Amino acid sequence: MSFKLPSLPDVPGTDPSRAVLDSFKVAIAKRVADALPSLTVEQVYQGVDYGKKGVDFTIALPRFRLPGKVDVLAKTVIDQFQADDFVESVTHDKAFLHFMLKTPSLVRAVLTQVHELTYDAPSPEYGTNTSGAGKKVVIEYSSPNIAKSFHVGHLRSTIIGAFLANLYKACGWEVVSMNYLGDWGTQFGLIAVGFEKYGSEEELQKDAIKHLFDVYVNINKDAESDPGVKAAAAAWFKRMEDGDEDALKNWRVWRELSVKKYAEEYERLNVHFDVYTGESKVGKKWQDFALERLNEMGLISDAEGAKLVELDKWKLGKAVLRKKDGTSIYLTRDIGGAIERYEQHKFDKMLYVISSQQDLHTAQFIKMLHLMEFPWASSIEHVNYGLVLGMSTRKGNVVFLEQIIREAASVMHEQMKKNQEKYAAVEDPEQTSLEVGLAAIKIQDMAAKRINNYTFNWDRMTSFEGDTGPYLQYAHVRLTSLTRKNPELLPLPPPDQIAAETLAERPAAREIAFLLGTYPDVVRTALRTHEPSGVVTFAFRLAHAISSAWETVVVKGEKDVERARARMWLYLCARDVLGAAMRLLSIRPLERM
Ligand SMILES: NC(=[NH2+])NCCC[C@H](N)C(=O)O
Repeated sequence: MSFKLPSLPDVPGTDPSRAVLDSFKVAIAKRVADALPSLTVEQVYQGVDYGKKGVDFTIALPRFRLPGKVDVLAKTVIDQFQADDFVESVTHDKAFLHFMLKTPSLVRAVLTQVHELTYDAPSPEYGTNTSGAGKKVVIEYSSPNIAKSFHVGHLRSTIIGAFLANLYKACGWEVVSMNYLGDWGTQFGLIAVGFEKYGSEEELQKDAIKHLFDVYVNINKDAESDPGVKAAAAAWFKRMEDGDEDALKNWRVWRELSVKKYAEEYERLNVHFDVYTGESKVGKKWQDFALERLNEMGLISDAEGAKLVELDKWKLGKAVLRKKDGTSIYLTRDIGGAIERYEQHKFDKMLYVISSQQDLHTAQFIKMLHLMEFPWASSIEHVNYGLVLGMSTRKGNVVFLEQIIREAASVMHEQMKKNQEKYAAVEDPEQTSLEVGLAAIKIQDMAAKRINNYTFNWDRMTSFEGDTGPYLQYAHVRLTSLTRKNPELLPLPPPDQIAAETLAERPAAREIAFLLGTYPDVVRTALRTHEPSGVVTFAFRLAHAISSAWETVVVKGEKDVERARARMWLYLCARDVLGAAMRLLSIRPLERM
């Protein structure tokens, strides 16, 4: 960094070159360790937490379990305290030590780092880290069923999974993102039978996903009243499993057309997959192997020809692993699929982003992988999430991803039209309303802890007021417009020639700088918890801090050019970090709206 802070001890796990607040935290830890010599800097560092409102950092002394009274210890630290370039002051409240950082160095250090890691790096890097360097993660998400509806559960998996893929990349991991399609199973026998009766080549070419769904719905109805249909479907699927080319021909076309259609929709959602695989791709070999191994372990029983695995001992019940006619099922394919993924990718970690409705299913196959003593079984994690209630379009129930995307764009479009003046200034209302609408859906989905259920609410999520996606997009657009509105201040001089110390005059500016400094920690925490909500909360805190700064930290109308430029710099750094957080959440930040 072109701006140098005094040197400090090197604490493992810190990386001041990417997270400059680490330096400030180490400085605090050093102070405390100097005053309380029975503690090392490393030990204290672990206890330096972000403070509540109005406090930068806090240490809860009791966590160190030192002999003696905590308020005496606190007083020892305070008595020895001398302000320096990092730390301005310390106070105590019973057992808590509260620290304030030195504003001018805080502001300059953070903004310089944001700037350098945004513009002096090959691609913007502020907030990223290298903790995953050399490691590989397979992340499976979305995984809809071809010819069945794409329900909101799949949408959540898609949104959360895309976030996780971005997050792991940002933390230096090699990421293999994977879509495991439900493209196999008895229902494809059913559709094949149905296609002979209801299928149309033309409809199929037009919209494969929709047409196959219609065929499925129709033939399902028939099957309810006519047991012959079910039997025919089962027989057809058996032929598919046996690799009968005639039985597979149509299915191949359906799969290909569906994948193509999905890929287009994912593109609009700003979601990407390295691999489109699916249940159909899982080979027999490992499924047979699993059955054998579990049988040797005495865990398999026979139920009228079907094979059951007994997992009661682990409170995971019983489950069918193979049907009477020898065909495989969902659970067995997951076992085989996991083994194949390890064979192919030799991952260090594998995540399954699947609804909590499948907690049992997921726990069962992971347990079986453990029982089969695959050492990598402990590198598998189920990232689960709660239900979405009440999602429908104004025309009725949502069945397809396409409907969700279209509805988001159209609801948003109407919302934007309400402000005629602004609306008139939007260049491409179609595209803009789509992006804002998608931000609305994504933010609503990721705003709370994953495991919580939430109720889908078009009105609330598309509002420009409150903590919504549109509000974030608006905050970003407003920051972007600064450069258009103040061309006379540009280009800004290099960081070390910007009068950053003038920003210290304004608490609102300091608040923004501090928040920007916390972003690398926001990313680290998200990696640990697999929770997007922390990133969403950060984005809103930042957007709120910016919105309350506009009045006191003015750019246009500030006569002193040096001050105006410093403020512009602050806002542009804020724009870059807000944009980075939005991109991490798979949202495309808008420049105009
Ligand atoms: N490996 C897995 N089981 N992934 C989840 C697949 C989800 C499944 N296709 C469904 O829609 O219910």
